[in-house]
Amino acid sequence: MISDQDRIQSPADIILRVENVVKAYEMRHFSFGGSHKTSPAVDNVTIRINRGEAFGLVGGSGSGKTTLARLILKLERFDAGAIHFEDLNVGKLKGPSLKSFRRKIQMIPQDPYQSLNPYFSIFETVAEPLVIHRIGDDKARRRIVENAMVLSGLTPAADYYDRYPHQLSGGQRQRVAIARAVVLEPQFIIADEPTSMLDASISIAVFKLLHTIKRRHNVTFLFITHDLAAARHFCERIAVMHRGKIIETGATEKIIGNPQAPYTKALIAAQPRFVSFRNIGKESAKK
Ligand SMILES: Nc1ncnc2c1ncn2[C@@H]1O[C@H](COP(=O)(O)OP(=O)(O)OP(=O)(O)O)[C@@H](O)[C@H]1O
Repeated sequence: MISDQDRIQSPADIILRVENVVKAYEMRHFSFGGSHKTSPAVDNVTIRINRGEAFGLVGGSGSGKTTLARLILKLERFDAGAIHFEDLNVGKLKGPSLKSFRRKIQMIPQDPYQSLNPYFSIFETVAEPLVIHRIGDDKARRRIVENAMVLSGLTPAADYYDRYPHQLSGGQRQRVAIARAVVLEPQFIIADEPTSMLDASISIAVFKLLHTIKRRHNVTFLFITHDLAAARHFCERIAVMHRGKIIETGATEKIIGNPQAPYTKALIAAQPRFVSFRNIGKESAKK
């Protein structure tokens, strides 16, 4: 159930609006017993993401990318600004409306080694969101889990059900994390450096999978990366983030072909792998 104050008017083609959002962390000084706010991790950030697109958030370590993702997911509170997902005012969501928001937006985490509960079997891992959201009976859950696992390239799904994360490779674990993210059929997925812990050939397979999910299910992606080559291959538009601020936003090819900010120019100059991912999207589109 969504209350009136959670609703705003939004154009149908924009799924997410982040407006002038600020987040600074509190630093405690145990020796003095006091605290102070650090300079903002997210500093007056505004981005708009269109329905069905892959939008890249590109920046170096510590630029504020993960913090922004956590604010969008309402895992943390922001200090100022506003975030709207469709017609929902994310900052004001609570109770049932927060729960319903959490069905629509999912995250694929960075580290497939740490993100899965070692005590949950693969079936339990992928089924857990269905249990939390009380979707389906046992039989229906088996069917939904199987579909999510097949979509994520874990076939035959039944071969994986009773295994545990430590019995899988890094690439298989990341597929489990992806199956878990898609099992609720979200409209929006935040993928936070989903391939940074994987070797190149497995990364390419995971990118193909993300392409397939985007194309077949019209899922909108916020793709977080420090790797411009990966963003170039996957994202229609990108925002470059540096020290908490968005310093450049636009069509990916336009920014890479004609960067304006010195930081973007330096990021491009530092990329060794601009060629390797180039044709993946085209290849997977043919399949
Ligand atoms: N819980 C926290 N408490 C205090 N400071 C934090 C916290 N989380 C992040 N920060 C700080 O906020 C800044 C942005 O961090 P964030 O993790 O968002 O960057 P990032 O761009 O995702 O980096 P990386 O690519 O290395 O993951 C950093 O200076 C970081 O130290």
